[in-house]
Amino acid sequence: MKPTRSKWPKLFPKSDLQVQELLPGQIYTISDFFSVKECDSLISYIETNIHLQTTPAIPKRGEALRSNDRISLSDVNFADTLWSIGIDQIVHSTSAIRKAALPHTPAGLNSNIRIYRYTPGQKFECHYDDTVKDNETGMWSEWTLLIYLTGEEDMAGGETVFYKTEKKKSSVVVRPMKGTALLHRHGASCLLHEAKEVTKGVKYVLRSDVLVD
Ligand SMILES: O=C(O)CCC(=O)C(=O)O
Ligand SMILES: [Fe+2]
Repeated sequence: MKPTRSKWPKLFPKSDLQVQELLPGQIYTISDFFSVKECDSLISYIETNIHLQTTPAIPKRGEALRSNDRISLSDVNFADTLWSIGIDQIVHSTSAIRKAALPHTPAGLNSNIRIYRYTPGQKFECHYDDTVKDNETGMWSEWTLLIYLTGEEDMAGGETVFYKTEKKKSSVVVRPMKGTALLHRHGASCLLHEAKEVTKGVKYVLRSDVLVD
């Protein structure tokens, strides 16, 4: 993991966030978690300061095919900022998220921040997200946090699709919207999911995980 970076653009605390429940106890979205201006500043910060690496189109044995440009950074301060500007408030005010964590309590975000950029032809095939231990705090993760920095004005394709069963008969499709945050349960309760191929423009995503204490 690359060392801490500190000069992220300023992100503002949100007071009126609304949570949409797409699948109880499993998938939640929060529109306008970042403003358009925050998304654009983050993208220009990333493009100027962070070198993303293209993942090989040939996956390691047992891993899903993932083709995108990505980086994994360790940044406790940035994780704390994302938590305190609104994710904290969301997880604590959404009873299904609190209940799913029991007997533990959601307590922060993974300092492992990942940035993905998908250009046309790139995608992340079906997989499950594992529970991980945050190296900095020793806490375990329970939910994946994805924040889309681009949406339909910037791109086509790139939907995040969750399957209710392994046979993929029924799905929940999340179309990336600029500034929307998505929380989905992971580890033993993770649904099979994938990021569809981007067909036009650029999809940018920030990823962390909700940790429980
Ligand atoms: O890029 C997406 O829409 C999904 C990313 C994902 O599934 C992951 O980071 O595990
Ligand atoms: Fe995933």
